[in-house]
Amino acid sequence: MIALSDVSKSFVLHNQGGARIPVMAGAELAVGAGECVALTGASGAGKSTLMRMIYGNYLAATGRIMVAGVDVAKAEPREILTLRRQTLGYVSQFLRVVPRVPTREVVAEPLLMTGHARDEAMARAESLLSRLNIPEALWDLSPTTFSGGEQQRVNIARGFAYTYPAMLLDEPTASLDAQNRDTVLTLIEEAKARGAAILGIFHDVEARERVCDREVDVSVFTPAAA
Ligand SMILES: Nc1ncnc2c1ncn2[C@@H]1O[C@H](COP(=O)(O)OP(=O)(O)OP(=O)(O)O)[C@@H](O)[C@H]1O
Repeated sequence: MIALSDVSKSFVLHNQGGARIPVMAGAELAVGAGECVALTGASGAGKSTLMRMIYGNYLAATGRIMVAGVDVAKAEPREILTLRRQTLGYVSQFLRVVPRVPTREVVAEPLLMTGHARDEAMARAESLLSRLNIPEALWDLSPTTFSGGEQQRVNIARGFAYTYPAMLLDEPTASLDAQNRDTVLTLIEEAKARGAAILGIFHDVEARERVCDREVDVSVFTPAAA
């Protein structure tokens, strides 16, 4: 589902005389359906950079980044947007809040955008919001004013609303209490059970051990000169 071969990346610092910093070379990685793979490696090793290249936020210098048959390294922006809507989910700790959109709609949106019936989308949104302990009194309000933890849980509900075949998770359990953390890990297990290919960054070792099948240490892809 997700397969990388010979991926490399350098950053060019235009405000520092065009200095070129190689951060990754020869990255290889494969994540199959129903599998969860953790990216590991010290801070600065390139975990986030790799995830951003797979999501199409950063352009790879070389190599192939195949996600469900699409090479993200070469795809047109429109193809990447379609891939993000239908195939590749991304869940970070942070919600990008759109003012005035009620929480229930924020969570249901990925389902509505993929043609699901409104009743079905709302029912799924409500089920996720209650599993993640967002009080019902908040469902019709915009999450703009919610606490950091509430926004994080709304974002997770949104990320798991649609059944993406592939998912990128960036520290999905960071700063959650034990009960909500357990719910998120259960959501990951459910996604694996329905065949999702999942790649994630988990600093939480216990979480990683519970849901991940394998680890890939990205520091082996750090160029010697970097
Ligand atoms: N936009 C950017 N411009 C320049 N350098 C960058 C940029 N993004 C990342 N880097 C550099 O690339 C390297 C890898 O960073 P990255 O954020 O991918 O590491 P990480 O493994 O995710 O670290 P952490 O665990 O601390 O989040 C670092 O040396 C970082 O300084």
